[in-house]
Amino acid sequence: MSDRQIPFAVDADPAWIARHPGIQRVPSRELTLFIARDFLTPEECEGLVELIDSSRRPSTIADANGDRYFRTSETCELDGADPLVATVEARLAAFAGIDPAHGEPIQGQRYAVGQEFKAHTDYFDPKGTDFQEYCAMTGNRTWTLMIYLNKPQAGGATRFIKIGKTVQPETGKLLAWNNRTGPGAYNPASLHHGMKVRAGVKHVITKWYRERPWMAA
Ligand SMILES: O=C(O)CCC(=O)C(=O)O
Ligand SMILES: [Fe+2]
Repeated sequence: MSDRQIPFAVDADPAWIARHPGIQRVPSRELTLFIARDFLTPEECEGLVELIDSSRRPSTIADANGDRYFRTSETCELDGADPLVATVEARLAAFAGIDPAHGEPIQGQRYAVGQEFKAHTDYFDPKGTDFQEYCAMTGNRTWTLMIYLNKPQAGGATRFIKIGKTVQPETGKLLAWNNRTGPGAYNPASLHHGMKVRAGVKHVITKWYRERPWMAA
């Protein structure tokens, strides 16, 4: 992928992503979902885990739904000025072909035993109470890029409920999916569940792109 001209744009071109070496496209008519193994090296993953562990705090959700166990993991934002984070940012942008100005800062997530993120979509519900706050400036989320930084001893898979696909965590494995079916149209088939870790610890990073440029307000 590195010696191809990167067609930076507002949205990703699935046909272009599909031509990255070693990429796998999950067969589904409902969801554009790619998997790329060994997207990061074990050393890079370890470095990111250390960054996450040093600044984690409880995760939150938009549109409070009354279930305090809906997302029980911990979260942090990663500092784009950190050289390792900057390297990863650049590789993700080159993968997606999306203008980096549309990216939120990378987030880290950590799940201990019993922690999970129940079934949700990454786009914000346009009818939800928090939509204005999260989306007025930057628009909604378009693509999700997520990387497993380790493989817990048991559990911690990501299950795409509507398309019946479960992805197992593996160190350095990237998942990328399109949360939309077109401009302003959000895809309910992107519903996914970060399942409970049963043994060990799970760390991931997530990179979300927006319809409009991201401005840290
Ligand atoms: O941890 C996972 O497997 C999924 C994480 C996720 O869906 C998210 O952070 O939005
Ligand atoms: Fe998610």
